[in-house]
Amino acid sequence: MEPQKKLLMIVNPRAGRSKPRGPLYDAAAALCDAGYLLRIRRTTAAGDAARIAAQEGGDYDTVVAVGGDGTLNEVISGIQTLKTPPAVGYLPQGSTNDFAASLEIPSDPVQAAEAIVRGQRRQLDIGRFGERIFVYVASFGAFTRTSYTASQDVKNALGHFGYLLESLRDLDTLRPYKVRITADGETLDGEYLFGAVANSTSIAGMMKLEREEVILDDGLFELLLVPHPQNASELQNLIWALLNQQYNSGGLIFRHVSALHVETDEDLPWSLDGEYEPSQPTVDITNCQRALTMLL
Ligand SMILES: Nc1ncnc2c1ncn2[C@@H]1O[C@H](COP(=O)(O)OP(=O)(O)OP(=O)(O)O)[C@@H](O)[C@H]1O
Repeated sequence: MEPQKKLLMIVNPRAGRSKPRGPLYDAAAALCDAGYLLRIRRTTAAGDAARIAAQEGGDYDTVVAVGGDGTLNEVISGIQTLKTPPAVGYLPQGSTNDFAASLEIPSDPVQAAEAIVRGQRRQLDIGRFGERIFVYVASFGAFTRTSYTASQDVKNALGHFGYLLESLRDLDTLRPYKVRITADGETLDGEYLFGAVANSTSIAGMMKLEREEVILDDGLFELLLVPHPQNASELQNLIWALLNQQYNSGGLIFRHVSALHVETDEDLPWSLDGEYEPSQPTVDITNCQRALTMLL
């Protein structure tokens, strides 16, 4: 008899709206029926998922993150510390699930579990941000504060709408950041309202990139910079380009790049997969091509 495959499920019970637990039970049962020996670990605080993944993930064939993008980030950060990282599955339970949308992972846990059972492996790029890991986006500026200032309760109660509400409040605090970016040798010195380094077709719950533009294992990120408009007509062009998702026009800067060096004299808070990352005067962002194996 073949040895039983071992699966570790790391669950953030606080993620997402107060979702019924029934479908998660059904998903766990489907994984057991498929022959997996299953262990379920629940997090009790931020940081738990990364610690559990790093300490215990090496004993499993598959580690499944159950929660939002923050939980997925922690699980992947944890297993990346292992010599041979196990494959990762994802049962999205968050309020926005940008990355799940990009990967077309079903929000129904049973359907998502079926994808894990099918066991089709897909290699994906992830990002290194200084010492940290991001799975699909590192961003700064407008709309970035949103995902972590929206309290968990607001996010849980209002879901995506909560996000948008907080974004509108953010417009008050819209401000340019003076940043020097070197992206694959090109210098992009300027004042930006927003910047994102991403490997996803969906960013901040509202920006969508064309699937043809975003290849998830090409060793390249998509870099999007929104410059500070200097007059009403520049502003109008920017708004038109953003609303129409024409990221190559209206003064927007859009590139495919593998490594960036970012310098600033300002207090520039970042968001990594929707979680707060404090400002750093300089940071190196690099693409780790095909470093992640996901079951999709
Ligand atoms: N038991 C817990 N109690 C409180 N916070 C937790 C717990 N477990 C994990 N966390 C933290 O909760 C934060 C949010 O988690 P996560 O992103 O998974 O859910 P979400 O915010 O609902 O989803 P999304 O980011 O997709 O909208 C993360 O920073 C995570 O570390």
